[in-house]
Amino acid sequence: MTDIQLILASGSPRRSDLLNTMGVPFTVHVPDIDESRREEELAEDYVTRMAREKARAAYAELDPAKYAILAADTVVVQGERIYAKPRDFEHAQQIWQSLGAAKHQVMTAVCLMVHDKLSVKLGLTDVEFATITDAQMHAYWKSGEPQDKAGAYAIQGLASAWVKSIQGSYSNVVGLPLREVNELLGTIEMNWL
Ligand SMILES: Cc1cn([C@H]2C[C@H](O)[C@@H](COP(=O)(O)OP(=O)(O)OP(=O)(O)O)O2)c(=O)[nH]c1=O
Repeated sequence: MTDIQLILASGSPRRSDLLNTMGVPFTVHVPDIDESRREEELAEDYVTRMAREKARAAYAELDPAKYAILAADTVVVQGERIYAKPRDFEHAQQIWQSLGAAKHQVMTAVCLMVHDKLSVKLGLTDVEFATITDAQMHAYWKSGEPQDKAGAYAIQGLASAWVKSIQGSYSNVVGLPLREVNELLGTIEMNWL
């Protein structure tokens, strides 16, 4: 598989940064897909479907013989509730009210597509937050950080101050589970370790 080039099918700068740490060369191609969740769709099914659709959309726009395509999708899960990016401040406030002083799970599906074949892996991380006050919610929204993040927070940013505990992969929370990515890249001999 030496002639094949890696494409990251993602507009997320966090995913680019994380993939860079793997030491594998890649270029970015951002696919355009409908990210709406189907009624009753379970979190695992939803993130997996999104990661697959992002990979397929990039595949359809590129020369598939030349590229391996990596795509991912992240949501925050708390019981039956699934949080993607917040629509507005009120929505973010609802999310923070339920995440504050409680535990949730961050789920990222990562998909590698090579020559028509799709492989998917799922990363799961348990996170516990401290209490989030009203004043903190207003200040956090104003910072501009939560707007484009699943669950309306960034663990790599200001929201790190809310983290009481984290169990599992940190990179998975930021948007790309690197152990799983390394395993997928290993199947095409593109892994470093
Ligand atoms: C929970 C959490 C999410 N995020 C980010 C990762 C993702 O960029 C984003 C979740 O939205 P996604 O829809 O998974 O990704 P995206 O729209 O940003 O990028 P693309 O679909 O083009 O790949 O939230 C953080 O940066 N830090 C965090 O702590």
